[in-house]
Amino acid sequence: MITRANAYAVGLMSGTSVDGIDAAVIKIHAAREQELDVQLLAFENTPYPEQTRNRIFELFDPAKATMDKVGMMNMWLGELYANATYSVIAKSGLKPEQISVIGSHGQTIYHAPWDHAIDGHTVRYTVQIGEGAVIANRTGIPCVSDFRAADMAVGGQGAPLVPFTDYLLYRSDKHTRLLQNIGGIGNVTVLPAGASAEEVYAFDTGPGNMIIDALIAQLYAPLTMDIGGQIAARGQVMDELLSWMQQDDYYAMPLPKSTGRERFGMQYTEQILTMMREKQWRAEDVVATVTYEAAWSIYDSYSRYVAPRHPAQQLIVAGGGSYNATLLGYLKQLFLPLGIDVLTQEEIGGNSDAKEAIAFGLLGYYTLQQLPNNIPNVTGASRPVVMGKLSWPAR
Ligand SMILES: Nc1ncnc2c1ncn2[C@@H]1O[C@H](COP(=O)(O)OP(=O)(O)OP(=O)(O)O)[C@@H](O)[C@H]1O
Ligand SMILES: CC(=O)N[C@H]1[C@@H]2OC[C@@H](O2)[C@@H](O)[C@@H]1O[C@H](C)C(=O)O
Repeated sequence: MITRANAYAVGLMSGTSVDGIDAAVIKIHAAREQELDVQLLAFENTPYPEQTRNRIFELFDPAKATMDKVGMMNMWLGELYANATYSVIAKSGLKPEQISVIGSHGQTIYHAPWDHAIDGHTVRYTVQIGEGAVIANRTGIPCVSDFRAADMAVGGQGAPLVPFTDYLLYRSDKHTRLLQNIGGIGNVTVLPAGASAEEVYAFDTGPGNMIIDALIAQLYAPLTMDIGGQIAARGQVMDELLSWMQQDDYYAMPLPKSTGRERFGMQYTEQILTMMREKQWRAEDVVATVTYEAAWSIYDSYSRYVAPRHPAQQLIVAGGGSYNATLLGYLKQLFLPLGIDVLTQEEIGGNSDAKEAIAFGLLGYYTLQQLPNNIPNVTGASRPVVMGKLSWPAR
């Protein structure tokens, strides 16, 4: 735990939606032990250039992700992340030399947290790119990157990592809170009332916007997302498609668990599109059903893994999915009868877009201080570790 601090950090997040770079400048203030105050000074989202976005999508297919392409993109993303850092620091009114550290998540191109057999042994792996050495040398600021590998090295899933900062920033003595992120993938942090860090648990709930976005790109190009959930609002949820989706074996998998594009990516969406063509379903009904599924997977996760142990009072939603009014409506429909308030980050004075970038700024600061920043109970790691690799700028 940080005992005394007054520092600035930059957090960079590029999520599974591949919509670009979220950059935050934060002020970290720790007056006393256990009392951490983090203030957001500036936030900026820089969309990836279209060509870059398309190239990243190519890398999700291991057959196309050749060494040269991955190597080149690793360095190029480093350049883009450094530009985003400069820009957000300028917006904050600070100077780069005032920033202690950059915490950069990078872009996940492959996440395989299950055991893979190799030469009589097993390994797990995850690949995040966006070279920290480039970021550090362009900006002159130490940069922590590649956070997930250390947790995997001690047997963890390497995800989710944000629960560590959720615990620091959102725990309550009175309420049991569910901190739900709806990005490409959905993930929840459960903060039981008055819990210690060891009692926090978290996991990926299933697909968030990933399938919605993929369907919209196929059916409503040039749109890339269902803005405000307007298309879903015009459709009807279809039982046949819904029950097909609900049968995916991810939902019943035991904790800890995490997932990604390897399960809910393009191949999955292609299966839905094939059924749609064969059965002549209406596009808006398919979008409505997939949107409902995102809400249902959150509700199902809560009912299966959380409610029996920790009945909650609040579901606080963040991530781009919180701007989808139809999705939020479905969540309210499912959670309000359980006596659980559904709130957005904005409604509690936060920022849905900035939350993960803030988290990686803070995680980076812990790494710089050589303080452990994973939660073994969340990731399944055998012990706490200091995550991330630190790149130093030339003096
Ligand atoms: N105004 C909006 N209306 C509807 N959906 C939106 C809106 N804004 C963002 N989204 C959705 O949110 C997605 C981006 O969310 P976010 O940036 O939280 O995801 P991410 O960080 O890339 O993913 P992850 O958290 O899984 O790594 C977009 O791809 C889109 O589907
Ligand atoms: C491997 C990877 O990039 N996982 C992401 C993804 O997006 C949401 C969910 O799946 C979560 O597990 C994680 O990100 C957040 C930032 C986390 O680690 O907490």
